[in-house]
Amino acid sequence: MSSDLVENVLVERRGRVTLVTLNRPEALNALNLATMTEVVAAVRAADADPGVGAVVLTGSAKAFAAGADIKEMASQDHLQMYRADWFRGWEDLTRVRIPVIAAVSGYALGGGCELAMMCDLIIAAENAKFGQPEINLGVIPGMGGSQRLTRAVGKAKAMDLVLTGRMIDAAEAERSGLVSRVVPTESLLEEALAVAETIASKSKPVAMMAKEAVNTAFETGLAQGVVFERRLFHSLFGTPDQMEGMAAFQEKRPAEFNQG
Ligand SMILES: CC(C)(O)CC(=O)SCCNC(=O)CCNC(=O)[C@H](O)C(C)(C)COP(=O)(O)OP(=O)(O)OC[C@H]1O[C@@H](n2cnc3c(N)ncnc32)[C@H](O)[C@@H]1OP(=O)(O)O
Repeated sequence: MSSDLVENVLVERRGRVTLVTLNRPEALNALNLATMTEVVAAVRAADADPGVGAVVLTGSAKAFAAGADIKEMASQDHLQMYRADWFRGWEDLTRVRIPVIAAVSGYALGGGCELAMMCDLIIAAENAKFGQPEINLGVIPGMGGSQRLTRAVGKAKAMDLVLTGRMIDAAEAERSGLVSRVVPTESLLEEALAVAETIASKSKPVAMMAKEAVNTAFETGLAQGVVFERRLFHSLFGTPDQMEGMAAFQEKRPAEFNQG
């Protein structure tokens, strides 16, 4: 296990998984621009590393992230926001090709909830609290929340959360389809790393294509998405991992996939 502390983020290697931990406890991991740069750089480095098959992004027990850094944003004016295209950098996280898991304990509010939703799946601790409270600050979500939350939980629940600013607990988040699983708070990291390791043990190119196919459902219409999926599926019949996976099934043995 190697580890590297950048200013606001701790990056560790755990087997075939990169663990990225937000590290601004004094501000409940509020997401300032420096944190954005460091998180995106860490996840992109993991994506480029042939030995890494998945990333886990987490925060502290009290807060995954309590939102964008209000103190950093408060004094900006319209033209400064527009010129800097404030928050655009976070979109780079959604372009990485290996699966990224958000392991959420405590608060995931505003930009924190939006950051979790940029990941491919969210595993929540029982103490997790999600919300889009921007309306209480006189703004609306600005890191994709109104779009990704609506796709994840549907219009009714998204309107409720965005218009009232209320928080939901892990159980409601799971019922709503926002999170994949809820686990005991004390075992969150262990569970998230185990899921990540399971994903990393699969064929890496196949996991990347599976991610791309599911994401296409978010971004295109049904007919286009189904054709895209079928074309990816066909292309896998040119890979050793398809041959290995199907041979292993017939020979009643575990498959040994290429993870590079
Ligand atoms: C990205 C967009 C465009 O979508 C917008 C956003 O994300 S806007 C931000 C949305 N988030 C919020 O509105 C949540 C703000 N935080 C809180 O409401 C509370 O901190 C809390 C309910 C999460 C926790 O309350 P409590 O336990 O009482 O802790 P605090 O004393 O409030 O906080 C400790 C410390 O952290 C600082 N803090 C917390 N959140 C932020 C933040 N989003 N930005 C900057 N700083 C934050 C808080 O100010 C405290 O520090 P000190 O002031 O004591 O130095």
